[in-house]
Amino acid sequence: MAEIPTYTLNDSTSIPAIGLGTYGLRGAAGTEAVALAIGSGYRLLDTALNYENEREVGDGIRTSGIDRSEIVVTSKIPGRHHGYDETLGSFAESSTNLGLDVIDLYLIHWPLPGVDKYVDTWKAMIALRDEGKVRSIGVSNFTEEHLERIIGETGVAPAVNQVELHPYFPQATLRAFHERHAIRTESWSPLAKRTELTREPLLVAIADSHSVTPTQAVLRWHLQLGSIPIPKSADAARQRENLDVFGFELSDDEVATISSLERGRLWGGDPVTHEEF
Ligand SMILES: NC(=O)C1=CN([C@@H]2O[C@H](COP(=O)(O)OP(=O)(O)OC[C@H]3O[C@@H](n4cnc5c(N)ncnc54)[C@H](OP(=O)(O)O)[C@@H]3O)[C@@H](O)[C@H]2O)C=CC1
Ligand SMILES: O=C(O)C(=O)[C@@H](O)[C@H](O)C(=O)CO
Repeated sequence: MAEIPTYTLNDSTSIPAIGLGTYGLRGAAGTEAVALAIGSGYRLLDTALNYENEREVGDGIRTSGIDRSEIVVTSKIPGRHHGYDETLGSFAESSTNLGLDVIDLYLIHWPLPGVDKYVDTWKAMIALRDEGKVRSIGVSNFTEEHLERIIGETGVAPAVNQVELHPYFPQATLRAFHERHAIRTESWSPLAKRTELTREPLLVAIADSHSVTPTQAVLRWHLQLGSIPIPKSADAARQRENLDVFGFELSDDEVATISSLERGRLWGGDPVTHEEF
């Protein structure tokens, strides 16, 4: 099993370069899928209170036979829990669901600027980190404006911003902002939810030239951008395929060619207007 490289975040903690998305992994099959992924080498898991599968993720860790300390568990606070006290309560709920005292990476799921409580939410996240209940704090779906505001009002930059990112939406400007502020980018829906992306002829040609699958070429593209992809798969063979991306390298031209598939945000989840409660 290949060793997964890690990044050091801006708070000095370590995070694997690729992880498992778990949206939709529920029930006994969900627990089994999480345990199988850990058995195949995944050490970064992504869930959220709103996925209603934190219990399955915790159970998957416990049945995997791998020490909990080796796994970076991510969860996220939903919009209905924005606000200082609500955030502390939401953490307690997620911690109970997961059966874990400490959450390794805790994110604000969406900024909900219309509600305008994300700064207070961020302050509570800082308190949770300072109390040792959370190892790293970050955000998801934040724009430059939202990031500038929380950094300006608290002096604390998120360790991670998890955003929609795939070859149809490479987010070059936001990634450059992240780099300037030592924020690690994470890619959600890194395979563009397996739409027509992996049938794109130019991607298929690049994959063929490396004797890998189009999915593997896409995941390698994320790695070479320095963004952490969290592909979801319920299937053990596909989970392994998605992790087997460290034995080849794309040229700069190939990275640029894949990025040229850009067409914009795909599912209408504009952080400025999207309300997720
Ligand atoms: N912060 C946020 O707002 C958001 C976060 N997320 C996170 O990102 C994760 C990943 O995004 P998601 O939307 O699930 O989409 P992905 O881009 O990860 O695509 C998942 C789809 O691809 C299929 N798939 C995975 N690997 C392969 C493969 N090797 N070959 C063929 N098909 C494959 C899966 O099917 P199968 O399971 O059958 O293999 C599934 O249908 C989520 O699970 C969630 O954790 C997602 C959306 C928003
Ligand atoms: O994080 C996810 O997987 C999502 O789908 C989010 O967009 C969020 O849970 C949501 O808005 C659901 O409608």
